[in-house]
Amino acid sequence: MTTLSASRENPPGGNPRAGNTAVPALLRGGRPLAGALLTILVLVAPLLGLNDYWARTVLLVAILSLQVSGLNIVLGHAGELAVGQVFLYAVGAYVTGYLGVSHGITDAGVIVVCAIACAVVVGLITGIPGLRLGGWSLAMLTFFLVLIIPNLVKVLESFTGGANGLAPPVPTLFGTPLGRDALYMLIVAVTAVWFLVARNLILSRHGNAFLVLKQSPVLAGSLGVSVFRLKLLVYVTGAIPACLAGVMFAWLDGFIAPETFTFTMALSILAASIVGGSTSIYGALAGAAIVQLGQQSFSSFQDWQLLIYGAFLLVAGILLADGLTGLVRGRARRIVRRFGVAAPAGRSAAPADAGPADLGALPGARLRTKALCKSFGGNQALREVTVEAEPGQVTALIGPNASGKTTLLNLVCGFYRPTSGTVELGGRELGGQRPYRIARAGIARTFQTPLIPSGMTTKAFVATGRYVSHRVRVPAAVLRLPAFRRGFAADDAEAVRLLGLLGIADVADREVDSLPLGTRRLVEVARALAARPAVFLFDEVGSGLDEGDLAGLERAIRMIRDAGGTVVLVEHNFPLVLGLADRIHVLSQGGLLVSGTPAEIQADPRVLAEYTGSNAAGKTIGSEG
Ligand SMILES: Nc1ncnc2c1ncn2[C@@H]1O[C@H](COP(=O)(O)OP(=O)(O)OP(=O)(O)O)[C@@H](O)[C@H]1O
Repeated sequence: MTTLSASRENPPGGNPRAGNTAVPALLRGGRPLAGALLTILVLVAPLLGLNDYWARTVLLVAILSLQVSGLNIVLGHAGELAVGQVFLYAVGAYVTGYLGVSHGITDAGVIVVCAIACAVVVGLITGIPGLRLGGWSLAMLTFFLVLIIPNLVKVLESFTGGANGLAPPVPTLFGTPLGRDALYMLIVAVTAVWFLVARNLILSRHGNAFLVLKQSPVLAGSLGVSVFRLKLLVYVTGAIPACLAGVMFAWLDGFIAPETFTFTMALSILAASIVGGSTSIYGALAGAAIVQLGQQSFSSFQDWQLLIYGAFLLVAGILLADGLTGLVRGRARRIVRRFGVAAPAGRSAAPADAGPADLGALPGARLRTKALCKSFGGNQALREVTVEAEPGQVTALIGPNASGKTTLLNLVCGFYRPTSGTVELGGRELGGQRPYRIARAGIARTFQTPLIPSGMTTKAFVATGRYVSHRVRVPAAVLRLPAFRRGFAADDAEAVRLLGLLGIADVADREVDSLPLGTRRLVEVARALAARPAVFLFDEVGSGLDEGDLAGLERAIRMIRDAGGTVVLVEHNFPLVLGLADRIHVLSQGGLLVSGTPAEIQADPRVLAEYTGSNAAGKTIGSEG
């Protein structure tokens, strides 16, 4: 096995998503030493003679980058459009002003803690309805939040000072008022700490779960992840830096007025996110620097800013899909490929002697559908289907196109609700449960079109199968506690081991979305295996696989069966089905045509007639070529 060497390549605390080259790892935040050196340099810059103008510019970039970082987490990493950073920025600023002016609280530590608490509360209050309603609701709601800032400031005049604004007192640290240099260092330090937190979160299994969510909430649900809770976690996390930015701004300017928090600011945050690269951790800094310097460099910028941002968003959206960092990363990859530093792309053979012992016992359970029906409007996709799949067996579900096979899997997984009928797992009815609960009950699946996120290595994707079953809490990931390190090492080792059992250990460090279709299907099998479920639903997992891949797949399915797992195989590849299945159910036009052993099904003229539409006496399935 290659687990030890793999762990050395990406040690815990390093970059679990590192690609197969050093350069992309650097651009993704995989080199903390470089970040630490840069931070120290910026931190001590005033002592090296940084003048007031540039010191203020650095702080404005830091403040904008915090807001952009919040947007990047929500939009770039998790795919949720939420444009309310300006609202949270205003909350942070007014909390600072209110605590200072009304209560005389100036301690920087206390204010930061209060601002984080407010970010969480506001995030929950606005996020829960926005996310519950689904669709564009969150985008609309957060857009609305930005628009109502002036009205809210007016209504809450006794707290906000209304149109007259608020002038928060100079912040203090341990009772000492902060002078120019000390305030500069504090703002840079808070920004640096936030980026460290963001990096640790993104480069953890939680960050990988965000990417899964971005790719497909269906995939996230099938991994046992509560999509709503994960979206809420992402949204609240993104609220924190925006609120902190407001605190920093209040300290820097010493005056807060409603005119600061405009829709144009929301556009500038979006522009900085796009130009820096919304999927990059440090792209927020690059994007903020470009937008801030652009604003300062052109005296007439204020008059033209809406037009400029509009044109900029249009052009950057078309030309810079992943921002400047994406551009640089792409170039770096090309250079690395050209000079042959990339990991080899060859295929390793699955160990020929691999068996169920390598997998360990699986907790198989009987899956049973009872008179299951599903209608889509007038289209009855499934009619009274009663089938069973036993542990330690491969149960195949075959039938011509549109006969209802995938619909049945979707009903079992909870993606569709049955019109009538029930699904039982181990004698317990699953009816009406959400997909993530069904996944947690022990059902894992692959998809007809593999759902593969971008931006992570194959082994990291396989390890997402363990996200729920082997929990590591967010604080442990952010603080890189031993629980995170142990979890990461175990995830890594198990993912590489499972890929090895399927004969594709060599792709463990490749970017998973760069793999060919056949390999993706095998990777999905490994991901399902990582969850160690009772039931495996494989939806056309053999299609598009070459001979080598098919052999690996067959061996894996036999291993799962022999280890006690319940396998349901939806497949058009008859030789594969006949070779693997213990029992076959044939669906036709949404109904169950016949069930039997492979020999019985092969000999049944009704089955051949169903496939060929002809009178098939004397022929058998699989013999017709
Ligand atoms: N979400 C949906 N909305 C409307 N109709 C649907 C939906 N999902 C499936 N159907 C319909 O249900 C029927 C069965 O489709 P299903 O995908 O289950 O067939 P299948 O046997 O898996 O086909 P294939 O082998 O081509 O994948 C089809 O008529 C299909 O159009």
